[in-house]
Amino acid sequence: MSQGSNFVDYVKICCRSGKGGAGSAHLHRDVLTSMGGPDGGDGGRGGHIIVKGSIHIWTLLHLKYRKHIIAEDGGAGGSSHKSGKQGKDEILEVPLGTIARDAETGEVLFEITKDGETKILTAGGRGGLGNAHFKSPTQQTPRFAQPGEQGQEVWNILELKVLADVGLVGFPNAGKSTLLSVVSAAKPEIADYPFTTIVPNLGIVSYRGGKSFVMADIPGIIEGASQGKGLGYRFLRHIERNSVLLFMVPADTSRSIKEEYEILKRELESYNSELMQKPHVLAITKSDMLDEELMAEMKQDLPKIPAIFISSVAEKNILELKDMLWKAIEG
Ligand SMILES: Nc1nc2c(ncn2[C@@H]2O[C@H](COP(=O)(O)OP(=O)(O)OP(=O)(O)O)[C@@H](O)[C@H]2O)c(=O)[nH]1
Repeated sequence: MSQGSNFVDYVKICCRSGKGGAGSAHLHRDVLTSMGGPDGGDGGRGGHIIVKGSIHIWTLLHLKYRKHIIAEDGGAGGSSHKSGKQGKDEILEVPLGTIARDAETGEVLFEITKDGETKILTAGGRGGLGNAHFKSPTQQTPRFAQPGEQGQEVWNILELKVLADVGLVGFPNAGKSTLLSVVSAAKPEIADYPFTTIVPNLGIVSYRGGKSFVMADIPGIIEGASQGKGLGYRFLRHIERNSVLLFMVPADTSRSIKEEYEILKRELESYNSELMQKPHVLAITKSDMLDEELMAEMKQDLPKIPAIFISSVAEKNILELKDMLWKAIEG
């Protein structure tokens, strides 16, 4: 299966936050007073660069061509204690499951997991204090004020880990895309794009009683994927957090089902052994190709995990599979 070109799960961006506005060194003056006390206002804070989680976004595509993100500088303080205007914050909307890193050190700064959650990626400079703050018994008319703090310029990485409830694990041709197309009836239109165009390998599965869960097809897991061969390595990242792994082995596999499951398991394990702690479910796909006798024979030799024979094409045992997955998710 092909990865949609609109799906971007990694961007490197240069972020420049706003400089703080300078404090004012103004001295009060009116018709009666030619030179009064200090009344210089504070400078405004420079704009932050803020990252905000949104359930309506599934990709980092919109940031791919915005290499430089620049927030506005703060305004200078004015007379009569007037504060400078705050620099406008630059808000970057990102999908849930986005991780921010310092591009230089690779250090994880934070992760966005909730809709509407905001985190400051690059803080704007503080505004300088006006001269009114510096009045003292010995210094009645300070003619100085603080300059604004500089903004920061930093390279950051935003990286998306798809948060799915169920990750599909199987060799090419196992029938992952076909299952996904059968179970995820809902293909809502999001952000002007048909859902499936953005992330063709992610689907919302509607379940009994209005419940739903997210299923992600992780393409290209091949033998040796954990060593970085093929596409697999990059996409394995997306299942690290999936709560349930659905292993898919086609009924017409040349190996035994148990054997194929073991190979897939080893691949995942060598990538990240924590994946073995997740609940595993096994679907033997394309079971419409089996006769009763063969199926009975295969049932004798299955791995000791919840397993079910399905057919996406004949829509056999699909609801039962959903039940099994739901049980594992609720686990
Ligand atoms: N008979 C039968 N064929 C199926 C079934 N499900 C999928 N297939 C066929 O198996 C082939 C592979 O199916 P896909 O869904 O593309 O498999 P995949 O795992 O997504 O493969 P990749 O995209 O290569 O990772 C296609 O020709 C499907 O038509 C099924 O339930 N029964």
